[in-house]
Amino acid sequence: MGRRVDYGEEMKILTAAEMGAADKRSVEAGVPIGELMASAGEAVARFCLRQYPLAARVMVLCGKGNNGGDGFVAARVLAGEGVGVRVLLLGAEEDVKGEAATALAELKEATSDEIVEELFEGAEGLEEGLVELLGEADLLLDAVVGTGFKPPLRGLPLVVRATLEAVSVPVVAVDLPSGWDADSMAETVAGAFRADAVVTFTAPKLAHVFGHLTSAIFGPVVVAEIGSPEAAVVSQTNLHWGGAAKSIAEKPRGINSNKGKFGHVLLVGGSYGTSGAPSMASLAALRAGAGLVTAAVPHCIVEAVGRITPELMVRGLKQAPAPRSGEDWGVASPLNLANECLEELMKGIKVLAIGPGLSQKPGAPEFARGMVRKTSVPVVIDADALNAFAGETELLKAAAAEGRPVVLTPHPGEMGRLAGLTVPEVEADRIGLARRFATEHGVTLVLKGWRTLIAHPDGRIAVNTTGNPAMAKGGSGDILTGIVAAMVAQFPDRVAEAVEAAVYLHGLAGDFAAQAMDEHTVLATDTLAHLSDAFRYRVADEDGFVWVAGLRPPVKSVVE
Ligand SMILES: NC(=O)C1=CN([C@@H]2O[C@H](COP(=O)(O)OP(=O)(O)OC[C@H]3O[C@@H](n4cnc5c(N)ncnc54)[C@H](O)[C@@H]3O)[C@@H](O)[C@H]2O)[C@@H](O)CC1
Ligand SMILES: [K+]
Repeated sequence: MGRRVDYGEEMKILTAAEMGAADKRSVEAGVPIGELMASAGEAVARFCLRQYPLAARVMVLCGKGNNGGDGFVAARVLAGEGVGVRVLLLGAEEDVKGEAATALAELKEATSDEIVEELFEGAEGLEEGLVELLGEADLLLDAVVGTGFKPPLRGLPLVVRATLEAVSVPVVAVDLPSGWDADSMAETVAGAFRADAVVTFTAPKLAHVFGHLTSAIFGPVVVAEIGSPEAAVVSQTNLHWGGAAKSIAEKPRGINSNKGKFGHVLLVGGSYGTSGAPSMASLAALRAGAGLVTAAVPHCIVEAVGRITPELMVRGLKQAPAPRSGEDWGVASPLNLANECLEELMKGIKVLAIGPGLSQKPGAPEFARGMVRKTSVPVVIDADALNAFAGETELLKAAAAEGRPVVLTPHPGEMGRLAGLTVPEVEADRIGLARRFATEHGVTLVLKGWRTLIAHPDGRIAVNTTGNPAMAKGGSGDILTGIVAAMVAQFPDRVAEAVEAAVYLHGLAGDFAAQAMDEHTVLATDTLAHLSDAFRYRVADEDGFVWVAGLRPPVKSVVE
């Protein structure tokens, strides 16, 4: 095994071509393909031994290319561990070339000639025979095609895919589920092999991270280090894996600590009828470790917000009258921007988080813009406060130009309003748009959704790999805002990592909640109830696998 990858490290996300280039550079740097293949196959075998310790009969499905080569190595290692292994080669042995041929020869030398069976297209009774063969196994390894696959799937692999559907044996995919385009970011992938877990190598490819197939896989998607030198791994899309920043969440609080060390968050938001949003955001800020949290909300909801938890301090904001009727409609007024009010409000505050439940009624947007303009602390802008800057994003740029962190947390609708685009336009180029907006305005942009992106002012983009559809519910965003604010308050000098860690922890807490409950029934506040699990979770495991997706499930028994 090569260098152990730890979750505290950066991990790049690659296209298939970039992975090919990485392999080429690795070879140039003196690491031969055969060595990479040996490490890859060994990693797959180790993964199987650990995740499926009771699998006594393992069937390895191998293609004729290097993906199949990984399969031959895995088969040899598993056999060496006493596992009953059979290899089904999709084609003739004589068509296996290069390093894969070497791996095949080594397999046969270490075991026996009978271990490998050749399959041929059109052979009589092929499908029925395959269903029977596959059904006898405790575990299947899919080493049919990997990054060398060009869609659509043809020939024998097509037959094998169909027979896989007819048996219920778990499948571990080598590098990628066969038939899965490594560069696909598509919502649905027609024609890929089914898989229960995936072991990929060196770095996740786009499909491992963005491909919606990931969410359909029960087991984990892990990355194994196989010895590619770090300098060989280059990502032109400049994407990295957001989980890396979790290390800061694990930083213990110093023994000689006091609440002053962990920052005072001011959460500004709420309006008549939306006391829940600032309440949840404030509670989340407390739970995520802020030293102190004050919520500033319109007077009419002070009591309601205060009830969320006694640790929260609450202040009342003056309320704006409706323009024509003069009726008090329970939204924050620009009168709160008067110097003496603001001074009082901002005393000791380390981070301002503004927006949850604020309302877009006249008065509130002006108040939000004024708060950002007239304060000097790091600011987290969400929800209606983001809408207040639609068409006026120059003001955000000006705030960031003062040298203080400006963090925006839009969902695609809010992003669209900010950037003057429709939601489909936002979704069509999330990466490009997030990068442009963040660099042009000098802000940290958290573009929420499936695989939330964190775009930094310098153009770097982290992709979050936690979270699930249980979180697609009202209140999720408010909770995230609170966690982001708390992390920035605790790590004011490491804002980029603080924001990435916040997004990561929030999604992970949601993953724990969905596991403990059901993805239909989880509420945003249930997510918060699992934040401790998220803080305590360690991604890198003792075997050096790095988990791209999927909570580490209990080691699974396949022989009930
Ligand atoms: N290049 C390297 O340095 C390393 C590559 N490794 C493995 O090698 C894989 C890539 O190997 P290759 O480039 O040989 O390619 P693959 O083995 O992924 O695919 C090539 C094989 O797939 C078949 N194929 C391609 N498209 C198909 C289609 N549409 N329908 C049916 N069959 C199709 C080809 O006929 C050929 O037999 C990786 O996924 C990884 O598993 C690892 O061994 C580590 C080192
Ligand atoms: K595969």
